[in-house]
Amino acid sequence: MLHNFGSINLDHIYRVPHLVTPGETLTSHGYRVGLGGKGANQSLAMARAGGQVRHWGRLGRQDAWARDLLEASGVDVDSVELVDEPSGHAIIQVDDAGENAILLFPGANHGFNEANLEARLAEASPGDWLLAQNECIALPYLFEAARERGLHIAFNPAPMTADAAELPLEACRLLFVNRSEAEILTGLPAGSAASALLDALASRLPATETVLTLGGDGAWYQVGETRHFQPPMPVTPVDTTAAGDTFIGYYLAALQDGEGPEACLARAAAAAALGVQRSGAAESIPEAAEVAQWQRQTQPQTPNTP
Ligand SMILES: OC[C@H]1O[C@H](O)[C@H](O)[C@@H]1O
Repeated sequence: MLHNFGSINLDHIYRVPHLVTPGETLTSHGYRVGLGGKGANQSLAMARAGGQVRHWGRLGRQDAWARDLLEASGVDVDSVELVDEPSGHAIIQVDDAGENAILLFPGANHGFNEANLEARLAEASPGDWLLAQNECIALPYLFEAARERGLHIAFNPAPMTADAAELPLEACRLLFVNRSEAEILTGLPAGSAASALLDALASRLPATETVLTLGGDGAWYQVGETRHFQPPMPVTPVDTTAAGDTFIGYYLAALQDGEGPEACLARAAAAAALGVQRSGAAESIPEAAEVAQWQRQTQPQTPNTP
């Protein structure tokens, strides 16, 4: 069982001709509300991939439909608390090129404290995996408590903040970062080569398995001196929202299946490539059978070196 300490958001998604600029008033040409939150998306992706995942989350009582949706997808929601606070939500603009900009209101996601985390931690056994992102609070406490209990920590420092960069990341067994997160963690300038980012990450976190996702430039796995490259899949994105979450959920489910890093990367990349061809966050996450079929149909490009 993997325990995912993660946000649950209601995503308000606006289709726009371009991302709104400061001082501009822009009319959207599409709007809908769906389930989102990096935590919920990652749990849902893991469950759709066939993984065993228990979500630790907090949600406004009036939005129980979001918990029901997670449960219907196979997520264990016994530790999703319905509370008398507003749910977290996100205002998401998606432009005609599939790029997005996201504004978050944390709401109930920021209601965690040491007492309710202790109750959740009591459900975990030594050797279990604990996944976290950076949309909930109390992460320093969680890292310390998880380490003391012998849990394996997987962390996705998204959205990246100065506080997340200061966490004791060496406590992580597995770290998922995208380009901008890696640049902040390493202090390297924007646009740095993948090889430079990987070198700097290895030097800061020599024992941590690190997965660096680069969107259209593929993804890398590394631990110590070992590296594997996953080539990009040639797709035209409609909406990249939750692509990273889909990747992480599928990667962890493959890991839970006993797969090695190359197979985990391949499955995760195929799922994310399918997801970006659909609109929405949770609703864009594909089912395992679709991913398996896509993997069979798709020939990856030739691997190269960073
Ligand atoms: O990663 C995508 C997610 O980021 C924000 O948390 C939104 O809720 C959205 O679902």
